[in-house]
Amino acid sequence: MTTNPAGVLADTAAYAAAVEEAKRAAAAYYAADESVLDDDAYDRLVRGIAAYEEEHPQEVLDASPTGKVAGGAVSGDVPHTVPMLSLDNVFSAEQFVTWTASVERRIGRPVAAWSVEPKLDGLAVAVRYRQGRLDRMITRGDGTAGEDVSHAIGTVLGLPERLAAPVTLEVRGEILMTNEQFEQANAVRTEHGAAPFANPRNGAAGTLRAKDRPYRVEMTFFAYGALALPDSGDLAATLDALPHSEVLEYVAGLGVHTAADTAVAPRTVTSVEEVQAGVEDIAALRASLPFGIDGIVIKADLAADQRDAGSGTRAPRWAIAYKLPAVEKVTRLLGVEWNVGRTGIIAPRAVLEPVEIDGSTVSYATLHNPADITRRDLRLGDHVMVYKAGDIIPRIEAPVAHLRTGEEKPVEFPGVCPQCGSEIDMSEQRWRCTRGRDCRLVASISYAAGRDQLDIEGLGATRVVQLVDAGLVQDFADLFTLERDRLLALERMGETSTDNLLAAIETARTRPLSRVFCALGVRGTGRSMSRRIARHFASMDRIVAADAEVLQQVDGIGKEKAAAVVTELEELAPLIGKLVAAGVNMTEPGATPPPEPGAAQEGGADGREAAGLPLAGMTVVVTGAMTGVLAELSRNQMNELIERAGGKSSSSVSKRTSLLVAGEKAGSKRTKAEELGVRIAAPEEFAELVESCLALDM
Ligand SMILES: NC(=O)c1ccc[n+]([C@@H]2O[C@H](COP(=O)([O-])OP(=O)(O)OC[C@H]3O[C@@H](n4cnc5c(N)ncnc54)[C@H](O)[C@@H]3O)[C@@H](O)[C@H]2O)c1
Ligand SMILES: [Zn+2]
Repeated sequence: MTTNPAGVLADTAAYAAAVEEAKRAAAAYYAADESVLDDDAYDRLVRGIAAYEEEHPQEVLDASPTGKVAGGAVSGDVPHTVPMLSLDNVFSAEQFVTWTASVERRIGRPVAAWSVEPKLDGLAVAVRYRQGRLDRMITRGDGTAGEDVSHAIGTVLGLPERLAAPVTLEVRGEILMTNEQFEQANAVRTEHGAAPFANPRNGAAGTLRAKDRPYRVEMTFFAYGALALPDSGDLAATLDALPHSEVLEYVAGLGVHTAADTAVAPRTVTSVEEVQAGVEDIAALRASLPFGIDGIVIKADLAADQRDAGSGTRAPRWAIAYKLPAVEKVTRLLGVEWNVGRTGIIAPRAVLEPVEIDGSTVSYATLHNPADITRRDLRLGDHVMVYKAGDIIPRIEAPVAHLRTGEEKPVEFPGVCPQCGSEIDMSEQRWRCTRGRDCRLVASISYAAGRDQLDIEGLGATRVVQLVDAGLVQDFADLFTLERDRLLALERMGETSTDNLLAAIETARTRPLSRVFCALGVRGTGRSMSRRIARHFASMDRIVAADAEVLQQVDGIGKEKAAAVVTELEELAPLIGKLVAAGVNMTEPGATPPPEPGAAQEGGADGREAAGLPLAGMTVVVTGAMTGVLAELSRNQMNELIERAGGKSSSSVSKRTSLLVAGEKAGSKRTKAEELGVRIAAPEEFAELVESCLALDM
């Protein structure tokens, strides 16, 4: 597991600056403000400070966070009967072994048993029960006194109003938000126009402190200890003598929630090896837990061992936190994407410089809504704190403002729906395309009618909107059954434009399969992939009949993509059926279908068909403006032509390029081809070469 080396502080000034920075970070952290450092960085800073103080004991500043609970950043006015301490940390198996040795040296015997339990990532509270009734809840504060947060009592699961027995005692434990409570809290908060919480710990801290909110947010309590109060009576002696593990059982028996009912229930073991195995088990389960943990706590289980080990000012000597890697990291905000959901909600998504967090690479994070970007004052190029834990969608906490260089750029907000071009309804926090659910429909029909797909002239976005609004089309197959009278009844549709549109649709009915397939908009199958699929299978029937394994025979389709395409095609079956019924062409001219399974044949589909074609085995790049018979062809149509002639189309010149078709104003590609000695042909020369394949076009 990780080691986390301390930064070395060079001199008094560096030491003072580090103390100042730690103080600021701790104040922000405990006051539920947004963090300015991630936990790894904070821990490194404090260890650097501690190392310096050890070397220079006479220079220790009063403001130093070392030896203090909560780094000295918080306080309170309700005294604790017994100090509520923090925990010391280890970051590796070696450090842990060193620590156990020091405990055993101190008590003069081996530790009899260890408790291994999750380090719950929330806030410590002390909860006082009097005669079995929930009386008071207090935060840890500075360890000697905390804040009264009894106002939050009704919102915390796991703390019954009444215990199973009329006893007086103090239960100590962690209040946190489970992942579900966290998502729920943020949904409620954004509905009320409040900023979403940055992470569950932050959410729990803010919620515990807040009074008089117009909404209720739920949290969960996990007990990890209990002690007697002055009027506990006989219970005091019992609690004093019980091993930690049995105290937890006792508390659970009274009805208070513990981690016993989770996948990481506390366990009691006797050897250091077993502790290590427990640490690894809990670490492995971390990502799948429904709540956050930031480490594993290991405690000497027996009361006698704890007593003999004793406590320091900041932490007990009989317990240690084995820290896990932080789930917050600083990275950079590279861009913001605007995605339109099924219901027309336009949601911003942050594009990040990929960062490793807790074993997975994070490249995107949620940004909730546009107001949130403004509220957080996020700018492109900013360093941002990113939080990712378990199944929580990665999220941006805040820009790290002191890392700004002045080069950061404002985030641009879309003026119209990025999917269909309609107006955006900005009246709510969450923006929505005014077309709502029809947005996707408009976008998909416009795409299908586009130049590189069915190429239906006269069917631009506005006209598509008109057809959708009039209820004439539910998908693009409906285009092929449009009735002249219904079209004429539409606004701005005269006889000429109606007939032109119908003629263009008629032409579209005969487009090659590659175009029709592309029009389906299957994710990951753009123009060139659609052509490859169409040429490989030659007919829609065969494409649809192909399973994931067969699909992988197509160049560029891997396992994952094959499976995704199969699934999407299943969903598209009704649409394909409608297209077939409407008489739309479903074959690829010039392509031969692959052999039936079982019939052995040499080579792949490409080799099979290409043999004898003018560009067989060639990789061809096109650049510059085409002239002559090729003048009217789009780049996509040029590529289609190359592939029909048995070649491979490519967009960049390399050593493997066989031919560059260079038209007018050819630039850098031509220069590169010359350098590499790649054969260059003018459009007219190329047209002659592929003459036999030209006729089939369009
Ligand atoms: N990012 C920042 O700017 C910043 C600033 C200050 C502190 N911090 C983080 O906070 C840590 C220090 O915080 P801390 O002093 O609150 O202590 P801590 O979180 O390191 O450990 C002590 C706390 O662990 C909790 N805990 C959870 N499960 C427990 C269990 N099973 N048994 C006992 N205790 C359990 C208790 O609340 C206890 O008070 C630092 O290591 C750092 O990571 C970060
Ligand atoms: Zn839209």
